[in-house]
Parts: sequence; structure tokens; C-alpha cells
Amino acid sequence: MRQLIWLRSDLRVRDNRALGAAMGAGPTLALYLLSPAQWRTHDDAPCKVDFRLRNLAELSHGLASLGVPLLIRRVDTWDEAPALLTRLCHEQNIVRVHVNDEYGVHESRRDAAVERALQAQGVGLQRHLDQLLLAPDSLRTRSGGSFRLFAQFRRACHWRLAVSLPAVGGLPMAQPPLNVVGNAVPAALEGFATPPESLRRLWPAGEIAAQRRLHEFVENRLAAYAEARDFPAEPGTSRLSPYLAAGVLSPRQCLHAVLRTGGFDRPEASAWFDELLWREFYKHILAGHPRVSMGRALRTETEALPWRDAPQELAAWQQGRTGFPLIDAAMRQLLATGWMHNRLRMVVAMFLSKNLLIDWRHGERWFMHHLIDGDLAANNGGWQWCASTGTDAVPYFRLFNPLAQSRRFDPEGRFIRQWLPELASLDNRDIHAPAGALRPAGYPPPIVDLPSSRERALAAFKALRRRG
Ligand SMILES: Cc1cc2nc3c(=O)[nH]c(=O)nc-3n(C[C@H](O)[C@H](O)[C@H](O)COP(=O)(O)OP(=O)(O)OC[C@H]3O[C@@H](n4cnc5c(N)ncnc54)[C@H](O)[C@@H]3O)c2cc1C
Repeated sequence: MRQLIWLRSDLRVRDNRALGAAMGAGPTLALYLLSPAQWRTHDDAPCKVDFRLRNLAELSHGLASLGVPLLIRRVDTWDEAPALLTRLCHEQNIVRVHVNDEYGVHESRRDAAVERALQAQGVGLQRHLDQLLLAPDSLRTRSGGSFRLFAQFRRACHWRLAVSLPAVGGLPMAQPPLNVVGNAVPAALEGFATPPESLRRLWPAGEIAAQRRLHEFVENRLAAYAEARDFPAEPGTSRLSPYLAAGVLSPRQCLHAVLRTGGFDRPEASAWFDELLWREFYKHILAGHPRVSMGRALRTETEALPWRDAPQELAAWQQGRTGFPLIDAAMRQLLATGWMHNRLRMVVAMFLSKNLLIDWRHGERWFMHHLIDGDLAANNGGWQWCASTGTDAVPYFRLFNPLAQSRRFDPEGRFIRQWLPELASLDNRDIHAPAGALRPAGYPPPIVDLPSSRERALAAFKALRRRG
């Protein structure tokens, strides 16, 4: 009774629920669909596609050692997936297809269409919970709705996890080889430029690399995370987000790595574990409020905000030429590494959506175009939080001042100096706001006046409240 695991954002062999279930049920084949047009619609960054392909190549070796051939097929968009899967199941005598759940609107529609097509042919589709610790429909408020406030969501998660912890799976037992030849993973896909080696080296592919990073972090840096995590010049955070987004690592593996050092709710671990719960929270929001994955604000009344059409300011923000060193350094870190520190994601997102009053959707898109860890739920959630249009939204009157943030979280300008070498010779005081003769030739003056732009944003939000 042959089984198929259809791999998507779960590129690992250890603790992969769908793979474990498929191999437990019978001889298993694996499938991966390259979907370049779909990925372009989703604004996937070239470095993210490259990371996916590099991980897929590592995964094909892991699968081969289990005796599972990996079939690579190409569909431009997911509309072609039902026909391709039914044909493949017919050709290979597959009786059941196993998938790990994904939560975006396109993903849900794709899976529903595939399920219908397979059913018509007598093939089952078995879904598994894998990306999350707790299934979205298993966590509800007292009135039966989905949580919109993180503090309440967190409390409910802690309560559920105290009662029952999700187990972490290991490596499935190898199966006898099948008489099916797998396909090679392409090194690149047209339309997605290969990123420079300097970027690739920062993000080595494969489960072993991900596990090494997880254990190095938990053993050496977890205890100091709460103090170090806001300082972008420090290696204070785990840098595991690309691995979690591509499913090279599971949240259960993270949870159990923490548990091996003690409880997840003890002070030394809870700050980091909370971040994993933020990841969980935004995926629950995506599942419970599908409109957020269709470009809509969670708080629909904020759709009426008078966003400014300011293409030159948007371009200056995108290229790291706003004249605010911390913001420019952060945007250049994104372009060079495919990643940005969380504190800086908040600072640059608030600057765009509040000080420049530019629609957060422009920022969300730019991030997706460049992030190696681009994740619809976390990116949308982060942008809407910063723009005060989403769940748990930061109150509209709370704006980060980029200069105060710079002095507080990069006091010696080490992060700024790394990404803006043109400012490297300034002293620790001037580097945050080089003015007059201190500003080097070629470095732009500030594109906006902070106090008046703050007032403009507050007035826009106040007018909205008066109307609402
Ligand atoms: C505007 C904005 C956009 C963002 N876009 C993304 C995105 O596309 N993909 C993404 O994975 N994260 C996103 N984040 C969340 C966060 O910035 C990154 O997850 C974090 O910087 C990754 O670094 P790390 O792995 O060192 O995190 P750590 O601090 O070590 O956290 C561990 C893990 O928890 C998760 N996590 C941490 N913070 C958050 C958060 N605020 N929301 C959701 N999950 C979180 C990530 O999976 C991360 O790897 C965004 C945040 C903001 C404010």
C-alpha cells in the first residue's frame, strides 16, 4: 500500500509528522513541487528560493538514506497541483498522500482542491499538524472565537502545554529500497537570481546545520537572551528564523531543546519561548482571519487611513538612504544578508508606516522580496502590529523615535559602523544623527522632520477614531 509524502514547508526527515506517518503506513515516495510563478505571486525573495533549493538538496540525501526516493515536479502555479498529484498517484499506485498543514489562503485552497481530486480517484489525503505546537482550532477564547490578544493567547498556550506537551519525533526507520528513481534538485530556478556566497555562507543548509545552531544557542546564549536580544550589534538572538520558516527545524525540536535545560516557563527560558509563541500566535491569526493574507488590515476601520503616496521617500527607505543612520544600517543589513534584527524590523516598520505615513503593505512587500525567513503570518503580523492596524496592535500614539532607539540599543554605534562605513569615523554621540559639517559627503540629510511627522501620524489616527 504505497504512500506519498508531499513536502512543502517541512524540509526535514527528523520529527516530520507526515513523513513518519507515511513511512509507518507503507512504502513511501516523496514529492516536491517547484512552483516558480506561485512563488513570484507570493513575493518570495531570491535568497529564500535559493535557501529552499539548498535545503531540498540536503533533504534528498536524508531521504535517500531512508530508502525514500524524492520526485521533483514543476508546476507554474498551484492550480496545476490537483491534476499532477492525481496523475502521479495513478502512475505510482499510491493509496494515500500525507501532508503537513499550511495556513495561508492559497495553501488552504490548493489543499482542498487536491483533496477533492484525489478523493474522486479513491486516494486519501491525510493532514498532519506540524508547523505549530497547538492546532489553531484547538485554542479558543471562552466565547469560542480565536484569540486577538497575545497575553491571553500566551496564557492559554502555557496552560495547554502544562497539561500535555507535544512529543518530538526522531528519524523514521529506513525502508527497503523502492524501484523508483528520484530526481536531482536544480541548483537554481530562472527568475530567481542566485544570491552572493557571502549571503549563502550565513545560512548553511540542512538539518544538521539547523540543529547545531539550535543547540549552540540553547547551551550558550539562551540564559542571556532577555538582556541581549534587543542589541543588534550583539549575537543575542538565535537566527533560526529561516530554518523555522522553511521547516528545516520544527517548533517541537525548539521546545524540547529548551526543556532539556529545564522548564520552558522559568525566567532564563521564557523570553525566548515567548518569541516562539509569537510565531505560533500569528499563524493562528492567519488561520482564524484569512483576510490578513489577502492584503487586508485585521482592524478593518484602519483601511480608511490617509496613507501618503510618496515614491521618493519609499525608495529612500528601501535603499537605506533616509538620513537616519540606524534605519539605513538596518535596511542595508536586510539587502546584504536577507535578514534583519527584530528590534530593527520594528524601528524601520514604524518609521515607514508612522513617520512617513506610507501604507504598511509597501513595507510588508519589500520585506518579503528580500527576507530569507519571509513568512506570511509573521511578516504580516509584525507589520500590522507596528502600523497599529492589526492584532494586539501597538497603540497608535506609541511611535518609536529612531534616534532614541539608536542611542539606547546601539549606544556605541557598532551596528551602524558595520553597515554604514561612511559614518565609521564619527564619535559615539554624533554617529546617531550626523548633522551639518559632520555629515560626510554622500550621506543624505534626514528625509523627514521627526516631531512634525509624528504629529501628522497622530492627527491621521485621531481623525480615524473620531469618524469610527
Ligand atoms: C515588521 C516585522 C516583520 C517580520 N517578518 C518576519 C518574517 O517574515 N519571518 C519571520 O520568521 N519573522 C518575522 N518577524 C519576526 C522577527 O523579527 C523574526 O522572527 C526574528 O527577528 C528572527 O530572528 P531570530 O531567529 O534570531 O529570532 P529569535 O529572537 O531567536 O526568536 C526565535 C524564533 O521565534 C520566532 N519569532 C521571534 N520573534 C517573532 C515575532 N515577533 N513574530 C513571530 N515570530 C517570531 C522566529 O521563528 C524566531 O526564529 C518580523 C517582525 C517584524 C516586526
